[in-house]
Amino acid sequence: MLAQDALTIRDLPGPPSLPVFGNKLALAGAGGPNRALQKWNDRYGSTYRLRLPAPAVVTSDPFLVNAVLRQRPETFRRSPRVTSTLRELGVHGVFTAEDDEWQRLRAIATRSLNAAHLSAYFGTLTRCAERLRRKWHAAAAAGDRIDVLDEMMRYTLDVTVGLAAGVDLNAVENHGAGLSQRLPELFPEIGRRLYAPIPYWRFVPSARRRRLTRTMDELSGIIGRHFEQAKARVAGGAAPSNFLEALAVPADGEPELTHTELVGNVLTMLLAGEDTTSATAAWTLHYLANDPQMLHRVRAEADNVLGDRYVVDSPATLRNLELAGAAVREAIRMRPVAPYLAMQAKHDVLLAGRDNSLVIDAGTIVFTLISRGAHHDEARFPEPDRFRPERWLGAGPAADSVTAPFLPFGGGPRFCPGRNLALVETTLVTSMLCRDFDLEPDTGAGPVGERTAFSVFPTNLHVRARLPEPVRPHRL
Ligand code: HEM
Repeated sequence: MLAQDALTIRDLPGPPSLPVFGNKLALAGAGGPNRALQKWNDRYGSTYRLRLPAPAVVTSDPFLVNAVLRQRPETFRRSPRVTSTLRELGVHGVFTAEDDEWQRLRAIATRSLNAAHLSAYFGTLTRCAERLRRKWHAAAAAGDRIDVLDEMMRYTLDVTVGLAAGVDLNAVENHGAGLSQRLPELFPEIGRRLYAPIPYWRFVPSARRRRLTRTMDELSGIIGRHFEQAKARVAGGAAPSNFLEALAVPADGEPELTHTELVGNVLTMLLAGEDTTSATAAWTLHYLANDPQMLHRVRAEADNVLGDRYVVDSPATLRNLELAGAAVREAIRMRPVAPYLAMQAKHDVLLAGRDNSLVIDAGTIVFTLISRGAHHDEARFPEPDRFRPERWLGAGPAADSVTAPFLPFGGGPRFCPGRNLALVETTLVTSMLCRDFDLEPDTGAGPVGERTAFSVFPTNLHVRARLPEPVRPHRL
């Protein structure tokens, strides 16, 4: 298509906007940005414009989504709003970096999350999972209601802090006022700041802000101390067993990271790896609690694969938990926790869409809306609104394609480097909990909903865990 036939942002439909704020208030409003973007997608079509108040484009057109994600880092960067919010909080690492800095940090992140390192990380995974298992047994015995998201956050926090910084936080068992309590406050703060119409936190001192500063100072000290130990360990010839140790081995000719860079990169791993993975595990357990037959099948598979072990202890065993892995993939399809990504065009660009080409001016923000499109593609996922893990078994759904890319982990060169770790963590915990417990949804506090912070997570997700009958000795 010739450039003169291409649409510009002025040709696109979009919701009415207010003076000064544009669509900002509606985006931050009741249902949250994810709901708002989807609702407008259904009303205005796969590509529409917003005012924030600067003009922005939202697209679920698979060709445009692919083009934007793939043309990084040359043509698109992450939205400055996202990067400046994170940087202001001290969370500057591979997620927020661009150009040469990104290339360097990306290489370290990819290396530290590769298959060899994942095997070395298994000890941490198993230790954290076993603690969670013990805790759920106590809750089952007491008949307590379990807050699934809170439990999954504690589990993934322990895993991610263990892997990112080599620190055993034990948030699963530790409910005091320490770091394990305060660290999770960082993630919602990012969400609040991202969608706030004005930067109120710069003008209004608050107890929350003081707590956050204390948390960041404490983390900075811990990371510094552990980095010294990490350096000593790898200098002694040990293979890196966590992200800090991987950071302690600079690539040839690379200068060592400064303390600020170090803290920013560890926090990036925490942020990118914790919230997303806990929400995914929680959604998976939600669907299985509502589908007891499937839960029993996941249990039978675990019985078969694990024998008298409680928890998966190696990547090879994990690969045999096909149905548990399929349940996780299906939950990711139905509830992608990063349903849109915000990018900014670095220069004017013409992109070929499915129906039209689109001219994007330099500086324009483009939201790639991945929760519409492939995730609900009837041809590939018949009955898309039903939780059917079996569709992922064997050869699985038809292969990915440019017309319907399935992108829960993003795409192109900035594709999520933690994908495999996330799938390992969630499959391991899903299989372990379904093996030991019948899960009964508990909606006493209200129906299950969703909220958007840095990622989209479930609200009011509670269950009661019961020991299945007859109780077999290995479960006690
Ligand atoms: C189910 C869990 C997860 C989901 C759904 C998820 C999803 C995503 C998405 C959508 C992106 C943006 C990709 C893009 O811009 O194209 C991303 C980036 C990233 N993720 Fe994940 N992620 C998950 C878990 C993890 C874990 C466990 C880690 C590591 C501990 C991790 C580390 C990262 C990093 C470092 C980036 C930035 C990559 C870059 O900018 O080059 N993620 N993730």
